Amino acid sequence: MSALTFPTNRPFDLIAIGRLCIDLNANEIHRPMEETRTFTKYVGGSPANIAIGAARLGMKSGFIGKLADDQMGRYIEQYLNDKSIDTSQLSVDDTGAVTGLAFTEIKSPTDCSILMYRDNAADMLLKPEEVSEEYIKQTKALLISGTALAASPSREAVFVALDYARKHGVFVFFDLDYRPYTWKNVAETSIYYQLAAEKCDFIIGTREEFDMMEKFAGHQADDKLTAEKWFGHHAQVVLIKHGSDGSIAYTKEGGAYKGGIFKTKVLKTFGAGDSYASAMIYALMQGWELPRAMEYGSASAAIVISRHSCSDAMPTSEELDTFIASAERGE
Ligand SMILES: Nc1ncnc2c1ncn2[C@@H]1O[C@H](COP(=O)(O)OP(=O)(O)O)[C@@H](O)[C@H]1O
Ligand SMILES: O=C(O)C[C@@H](O)[C@H](O)C(=O)COP(=O)(O)O
Repeated sequence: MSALTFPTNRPFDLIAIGRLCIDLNANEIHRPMEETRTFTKYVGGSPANIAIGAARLGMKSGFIGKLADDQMGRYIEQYLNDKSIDTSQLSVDDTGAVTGLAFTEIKSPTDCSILMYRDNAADMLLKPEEVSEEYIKQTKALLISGTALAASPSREAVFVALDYARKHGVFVFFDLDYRPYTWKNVAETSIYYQLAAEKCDFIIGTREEFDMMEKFAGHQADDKLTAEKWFGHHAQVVLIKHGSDGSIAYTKEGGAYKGGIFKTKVLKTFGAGDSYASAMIYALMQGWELPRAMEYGSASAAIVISRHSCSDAMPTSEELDTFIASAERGE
């Protein structure tokens, strides 16, 4: 396929919308949460991680979201400012909502889990009127993330952002980012995922995430069938991630590209998807062909899963180039 095209002459490369949270990653690894006493605090939330990863690679990034009016909210804003991510479109909650927390348990390199504290999380309170059309028309690409669709008003805020993006020719990436505990039921999840996916140019998710979206599709889980459904709407690329088995991307023109993995010393499994997305988006926006962009994403994932955090661990392009030059490819 030829490289994807993005609008030019816009001040922002990538604007993300959705969740800004805190990750508390267990310091005492290889033991269950019940026995863990100390955690290290990082900025987290899937779209935040992707924006941070993109900024680390030199992209001009911005964020649309809602922060809690608490110490954690202020910490997040300061962190984004330090990383040169534009925070002008972050609003602050005035209802007493809190910052979402993700406590992570690292039992082994293959057995990790996340314990989320998200009752009354401020990020879900972003309102449609807090999304600026003027802001969205200044970016080449918009990243939306599925969790923000789980409830009103952030659901409507994302749909408003999608409408502005379509109106102004902004390229839209959709990371499915399905977190079951934020949703009420399967039908609602599947329907809203589909309504959003119809408006997006590039859809990325794990096989399990696509399975959720296709709950009522009436066909067996099949990557090619999954992809084809979206080419009748706006999608140009559908990418399905398969963990340590790599990934596969289908293009509207009929191409299929398998993405491999890099061997790495896995510390924890989470963060793979966000780092993959950020580096792949960066690479695509440099004008690279899809297979090379997928390789860049997979290298970033291999680096991040060998480190303790997600956001702080995002690599620079120099780190990625050095890694790719010497790393061993997986099966
Ligand atoms: N054990 C692993 N070793 C090397 N790379 C991995 C491993 N697990 C995942 N990756 C890389 O990260 C990408 C995304 O991982 P995946 O687990 O599918 O996403 P998510 O973190 O969103 O669930 C994979 O396509 C692969 O490139
Ligand atoms: O998304 C969250 O709220 C938590 C993340 O910050 C977390 O570290 C994580 O789960 C990363 O997700 P992944 O990249 O999809 O593995």
